Amino acid sequence: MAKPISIEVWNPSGKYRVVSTKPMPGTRWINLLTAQDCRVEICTEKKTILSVEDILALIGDKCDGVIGQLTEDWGEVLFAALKRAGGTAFSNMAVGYNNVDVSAANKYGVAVGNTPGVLTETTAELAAALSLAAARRIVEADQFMRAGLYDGWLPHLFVGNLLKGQTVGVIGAGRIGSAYARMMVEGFKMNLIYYDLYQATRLEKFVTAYGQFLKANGEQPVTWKRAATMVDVLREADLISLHPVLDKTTYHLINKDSLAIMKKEAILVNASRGPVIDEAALVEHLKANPMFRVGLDVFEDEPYMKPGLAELKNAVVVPHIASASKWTREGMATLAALNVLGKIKGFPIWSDPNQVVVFLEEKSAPPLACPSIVNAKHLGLTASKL
Ligand SMILES: NC(=O)c1ccc[n+]([C@@H]2O[C@H](COP(=O)([O-])OP(=O)(O)OC[C@H]3O[C@@H](n4cnc5c(N)ncnc54)[C@H](O)[C@@H]3O)[C@@H](O)[C@H]2O)c1
Ligand SMILES: O=C(O)[C@H](O)CO
Repeated sequence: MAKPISIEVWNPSGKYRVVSTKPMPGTRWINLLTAQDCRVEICTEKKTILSVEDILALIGDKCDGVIGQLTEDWGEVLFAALKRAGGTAFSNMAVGYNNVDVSAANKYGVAVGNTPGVLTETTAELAAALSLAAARRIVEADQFMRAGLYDGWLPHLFVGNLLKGQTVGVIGAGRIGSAYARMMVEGFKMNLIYYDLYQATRLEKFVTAYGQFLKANGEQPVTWKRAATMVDVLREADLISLHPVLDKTTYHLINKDSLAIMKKEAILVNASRGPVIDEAALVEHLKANPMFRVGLDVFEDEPYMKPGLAELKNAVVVPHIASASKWTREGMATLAALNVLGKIKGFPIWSDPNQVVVFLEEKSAPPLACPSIVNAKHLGLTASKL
């Protein structure tokens, strides 16, 4: 039996019991739930990652829905418990849901929500920040200054890579990958090569149009190429950013062999999921190739880094903060809450999970719909005509 867990309660007399496994940014999400007769219970336990036992204790005997986090293991045990407690709704406060066993949720008839769109630009911006930090050795240079080692300008001091005119490679050109590609092409006039299972038509049109604009202004036009295989991206790109979902097709996509194909002075950025890279192989590659640099937001065994990574000067590492802007994090909380609320209330599923901004307008009531339920089809939930 797990020990009692500390919780904060809002609207104690609410009819529907909704649990959030963590305090989330902003208050709009709480207000939206309490206004619709929900009793909201927020776990305030001072423990970063809750165990399955902790969450079982939170679900208890009666629970209509849960808002959870990407650090939690949502599988058979929790979905069975939620069903026993009368629950029908779960939402990750994240777009990625590789921590969720969707087949188990299907088995117990639980809707699984996620939070797409609201974090696209914020995450792409962090990937761009890591790209620049790695290319221009910002962290190394900052540490050098703070250590009092700067004793005057030198021709060789912290020489890095120029991005303009080089090739940016994007693996996984979905929402975030495409937004990142646009930033690097437009901002730094890089040429694009991408690999995805699907064609990124809008991205291609954007780069074509921008290339024409540059040409019309007497500048070197940017170009794009859709690679037939990931190997083409690894071989050709000077900077590669990873943005695919994590599943069995992308686990250790970047490994000893793929690293060996990349240019010796290439830059690799990962703001997708840690296990997309074989991190132990990456550490070896970084040690053997000091001019190869990485920018990492995510790690294979979070919160840990593989031995040796922390000591390497050619690695920039940050703690899974890619979606951490105020607007985005408050929006993620709102979307997660509305997914759970919508399922409890029997609202339809929003017709386009890529167009969710209408749910985030502070001044107007959100549509009466679930913004994004990944197993809607399987559960036979109807789509909104709104
Ligand atoms: N670091 C962070 O804080 C952070 C923030 C947001 C999202 N993410 C991660 O980024 C991922 C992408 O988010 P998104 O909103 O862009 O999702 P998305 O679904 O729009 O894009 C994912 C893309 O990956 C492609 N893909 C799938 N399998 C592939 C494969 N084997 N090879 C190449 N491409 C493949 C898909 O076709 C799709 O275009 C999320 O699933 C999440 O894991 C991380
Ligand atoms: O998948 C996600 O949404 C991120 O990892 C956290 O924002």
